[in-house]
Amino acid sequence: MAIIEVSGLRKRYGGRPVVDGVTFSVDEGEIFGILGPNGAGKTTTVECVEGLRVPDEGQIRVGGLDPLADRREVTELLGAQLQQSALQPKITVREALELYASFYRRPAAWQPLVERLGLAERLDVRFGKLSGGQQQRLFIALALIGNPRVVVLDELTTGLDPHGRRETWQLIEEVRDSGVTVLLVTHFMEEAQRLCDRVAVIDRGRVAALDTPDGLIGRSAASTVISFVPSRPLSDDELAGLPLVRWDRRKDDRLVIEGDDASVNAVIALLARQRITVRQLRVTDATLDDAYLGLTAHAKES
Ligand SMILES: Nc1ncnc2c1ncn2[C@@H]1O[C@H](COP(=O)(O)OP(=O)(O)OP(=O)(O)O)[C@@H](O)[C@H]1O
Repeated sequence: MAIIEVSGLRKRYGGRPVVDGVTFSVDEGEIFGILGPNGAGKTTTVECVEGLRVPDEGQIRVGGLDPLADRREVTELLGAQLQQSALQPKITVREALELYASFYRRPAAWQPLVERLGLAERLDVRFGKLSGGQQQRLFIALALIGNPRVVVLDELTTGLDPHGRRETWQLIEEVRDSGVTVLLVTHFMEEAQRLCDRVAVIDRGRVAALDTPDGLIGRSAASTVISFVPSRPLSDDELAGLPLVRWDRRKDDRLVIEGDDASVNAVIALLARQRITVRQLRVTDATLDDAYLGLTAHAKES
């Protein structure tokens, strides 16, 4: 059952299309990720879903309702994460929760919510004095306070340290496990791979791919990554003759080659033929990161 349906969404600014025919649907109960380079149109898309921007074309339904025409009902269904600037630094955690609860007809009891999010001890602390991770947890609490069926989280873990990020991932999984659908905009591939049931890669205003993280990895031409430091540099000419998808040179002369099983064998044969020895050889499965780079390769040049 789809809880969000977006079809043929278009939005232009100054005549330039920034969202150019985006179609996807989010099933109830899943974590659906939106990935893409800077400026790809991710925020514009989710803000249209939230009813914060007016599309030029296309249809959006949230729980069967139109975010613009049925604004009040959609607000009850869909919890949106606030922007950092939406909260005054001096407001306390308790005041923010009470204020946002007052916007809803059927707010969640915030006491269990703050317990679950580890904020119970911080109720009288001012927003500006919270750590980055605590601020993000407060944003999750405020997005959930109206008892929504779906929550939109945009770049929630940006700026958090690795511990804070992992803690937040766990919370997002708990939110999903409690029955709330999550629409997650992220720049972090590891985050999308770990959390998302399905991912839409948005590139230059269009959906470049939509699949499960494993599906996207499987679809990419490179299934395997081989990397090593050779005893002498391999030239582009030597590499160009092999069945490889792409390669890249990193610091310390490390060569990173993307390809498949045939590529591994071809590289090993070349090394043997040329009597080149290697250090720090690693052969790993491709990740969502590799698949994403393949899908959005132009973004590096632009
Ligand atoms: N209100 C606006 N007026 C004019 N241009 C806008 C407006 N909002 C967004 N844009 C432009 O539309 C494009 C897409 O922006 P959007 O914020 O949707 O991208 P994004 O994928 O979320 O990027 P990021 O990952 O950098 O947040 C950008 O080039 C941006 O500059």
